[in-house]
Amino acid sequence: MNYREQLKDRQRIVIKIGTSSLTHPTTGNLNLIKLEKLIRELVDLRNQGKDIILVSSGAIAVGKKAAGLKERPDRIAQKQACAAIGQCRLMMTYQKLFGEYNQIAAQILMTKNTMLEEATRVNAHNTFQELLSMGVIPIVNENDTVSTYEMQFGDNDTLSAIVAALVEADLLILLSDIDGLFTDDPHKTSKATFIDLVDHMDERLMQMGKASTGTNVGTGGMATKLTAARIATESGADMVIANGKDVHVIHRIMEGKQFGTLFVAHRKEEFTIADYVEAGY
Ligand SMILES: Nc1ncnc2c1ncn2[C@@H]1O[C@H](COP(=O)(O)OP(=O)(O)O)[C@@H](O)[C@H]1O
Ligand SMILES: N[C@@H](CCC(=O)OP(=O)(O)O)C(=O)O
Repeated sequence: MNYREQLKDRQRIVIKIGTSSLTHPTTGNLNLIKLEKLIRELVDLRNQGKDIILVSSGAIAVGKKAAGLKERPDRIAQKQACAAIGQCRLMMTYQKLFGEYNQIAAQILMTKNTMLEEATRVNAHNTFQELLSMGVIPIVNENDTVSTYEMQFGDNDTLSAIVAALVEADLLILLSDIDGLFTDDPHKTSKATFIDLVDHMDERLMQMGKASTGTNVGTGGMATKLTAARIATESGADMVIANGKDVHVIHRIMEGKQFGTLFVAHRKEEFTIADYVEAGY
């Protein structure tokens, strides 16, 4: 069986969706049709008996819209205020859409501190376990409203890999605005070629995302996705970066089809979450 075929058997899956995939590029408003399709994909995986965790960005963008701000907020307090407004709006939308399929969802907001301190890390782990055993889909985001600059993950790519490690997931899917990893940023150079499979991560590969800063609504770019790939694969999870413009890509990946870039898991025996969080990536 090849690496792609093996994805069919993955049982505990973390799926991360970025702001650029959740919103209309022209207005910044939520793309409700896409969200509906996403929820259908996730509930269908639940119906197949898989454990699903959604890591969703979008709180700041949704809050910015609701508050009527014209520019993307740059002051920390302003971002935190937008996140406070946007997070509950976002959850309201998720609750409504999951409710249509009788699927219970739950909200988990975390900071770096949650992961660094053993007591809170164990608590978070136990809560995830309990929710998953109840058949619930946890929806995770950074607790932007309280996390200070020093204690921020800052991007949900890294956060989703840490969550995958915490819940011992066997697959992480990052939905982005691009088909996967290229040898260089394809928005900047036409010479960039697509990489379908990464079965070994080295320094040369990590450099491929270094020049990137991401889109004007997202925060991560490719660098944080490669950091996420290192964390996920070393914790024992495969990771796929795929284009979220058509969220049906999720079931295609799960059918073993050739979509996105697949990073193959190589579990490191000495992997401990706190070390990876502490290292600051
Ligand atoms: N080597 C690379 N391969 C693919 N994309 C890259 C690379 N380097 C930089 N990028 C940029 O990273 C962007 C994706 O990151 P980001 O804007 O954070 O998306 P999202 O918010 O959807 O996660 C791409 O649109 C691309 O311009
Ligand atoms: N926690 C922030 C998103 C941070 C983030 O990583 O955003 P993105 O690059 O769109 O995945 C929010 O909900 O707005």
